[in-house]
Parts: sequence; C-alpha cells; structure tokens
Amino acid sequence: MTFDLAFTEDADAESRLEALAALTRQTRELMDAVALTAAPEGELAEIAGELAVLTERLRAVSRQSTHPFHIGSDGTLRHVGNAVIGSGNPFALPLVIEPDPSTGEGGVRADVTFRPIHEGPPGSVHGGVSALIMDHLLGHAAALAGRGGFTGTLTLRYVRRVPYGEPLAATAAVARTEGRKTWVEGRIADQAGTVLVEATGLFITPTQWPPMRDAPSVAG
Ligand SMILES: CCCCCCCCCCCCCCCC(=O)SCCNC(=O)CCNC(=O)[C@H](O)C(C)(C)COP(=O)(O)OP(=O)(O)OC[C@H]1O[C@@H](n2cnc3c(N)ncnc32)[C@H](O)[C@@H]1OP(=O)(O)O
Repeated sequence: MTFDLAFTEDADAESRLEALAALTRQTRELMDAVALTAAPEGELAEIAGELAVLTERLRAVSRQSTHPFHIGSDGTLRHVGNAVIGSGNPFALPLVIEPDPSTGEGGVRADVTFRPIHEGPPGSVHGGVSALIMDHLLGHAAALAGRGGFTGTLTLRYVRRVPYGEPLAATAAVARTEGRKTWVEGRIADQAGTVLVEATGLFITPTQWPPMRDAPSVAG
C-alpha cells in the first residue's frame, strides 16, 4: 500500500486551503449550533431549507475523494482531510498535536476540549470518540519515533467519565518495540492530572511503506 503524496507549494493552493479551513471551522460552529438549538419547529424547517441550498452549491463542485496527504510549503506533511486533525474536515475536533520528548520516545501531547456533539452518556463524551482521539495520538507517537504504521489493536480503559466543555490533555509515547511492531501508551487526563482514559495501541509498520515515514512534522 502507498500513500498519495502531492506537493503544493504555490501560494494559490495554500490560500485556497486557508479558505477551506475557514469554511470547515464555520461548519463545525454550525454543527455545534444545531446540537444545541432551541429554535421553534418552523424556524428549524426554514434553516434546513437554507442549508440544503448551500449543500447543493458545494456538491456542484465536488472532488472525487477527500484531500490526500501532501507536503505543505513549509515541508510539513499535511492531511487536510483527516478525521481527527484535518483542517478541511468538519468532523475533525481538530486535534493539534505537539511533540513532547519529555514523556519518552515519540512523546506527544494535545490540548483537547470535547464539545456537546461528542456526547455519549448524558453530559459526557462517547467512548468511541475518546478511542478515536487515542488511536490517532498513539499512531502519531509511533510515526514521530520513525515507526509509523497501522493500528493492529487498540485497548482502552475508561477510568472515569470524560466531560465535554472542559480543557483536557491527551498524551502518548512509545512503550516498547519488536521488529515491525510498536506498542504505544497514552491517556486523557483532566487539568488536575486525574486520568480519565488509558490506552494502549499496537502499531504495525507494513513491509512496503513510503520513504518519508519518520514524519517529523505532521499537521492537518
Ligand atoms: C507518508 C508517510 C506517512 C507517515 C505517517 C504519518 C502519519 C501521522 C500520524 C498518523 C496517525 C494515524 C493513527 C491512526 C491509525 C489507523 O487508524 S490505521 C486504521 C486502522 N487499522 C487498519 O486499517 C489496519 C488494517 N490491517 C492491516 O492493514 C494489516 O493487517 C496490518 C496491520 C498492516 C498488518 O499486516 P501485515 O504487515 O501483513 O502483518 P503480518 O505480516 O500478518 O503480521 C506481522 C506481525 O504483526 C502481528 N499482527 C498483525 N496484525 C495484527 C493485529 N491486528 N493485532 C495484533 N497483532 C497483529 C502478527 O501476528 C505478526 O506478529 P509476529 O508473528 O511478527 O510476532
């Protein structure tokens, strides 16, 4: 398996990506507003009609697929369409990941504030959403350690309910390695350091992998 790695270094492409990111941020605002709206029935129907017009306007100029990996003008490996970090994907939180070598090999951290659209049990975050965030962050740690790969297994322990609307921190680092296999451990904790979710992932580097797998700098 190979990734489609495109090079976009001209100013027009970058400025268009900025415009797409602005549209994406606005769409996320819309999703939050829909989840929390108390508008009356007639207004809901009217707004749905207005949104249908906008949806058709976008659909009329659709791409064949979402944005693949590409190398940005600053050399960063970008995945604009990614479901977790993608600046062009309204579904993405998005997660902004920073290296944190103090936590170990491939150490990474990210501030994360979940929103009402992530609700599972009333008033708290869906376990699958926590798993999504952990999967990506652990995979990023493996990649940062030069051991990028696909998730083979992901194990989570839900220690406490995860609240939305509160700033939390997600961290991960490589725990051990064996051949093409990399075990990564991570957690989501609150500001007091209380662990809410613990995760362990096994990432397997395929035998055929693109040369730039160290991914020193990855963004959405
Ligand atoms: C361009 C540059 C990119 C840079 C990158 C930057 C990205 C920046 C960060 C992104 C972070 C994204 C993080 C999200 C990551 C996903 O969410 S990936 C999506 C979910 N995962 C998948 O779709 C994987 C689907 N599965 C597969 O493709 C294949 O099964 C795998 C995992 C590649 C393994 O295939 P394989 O290489 O043929 O494995 P195989 O030779 O059979 O086995 C090798 C070893 O692994 C073990 N193994 C195989 N599968 C498993 C398993 N599922 N569980 C446990 N053990 C297993 C075998 O038992 C064997 O062990 P040993 O006998 O050697 O001890």
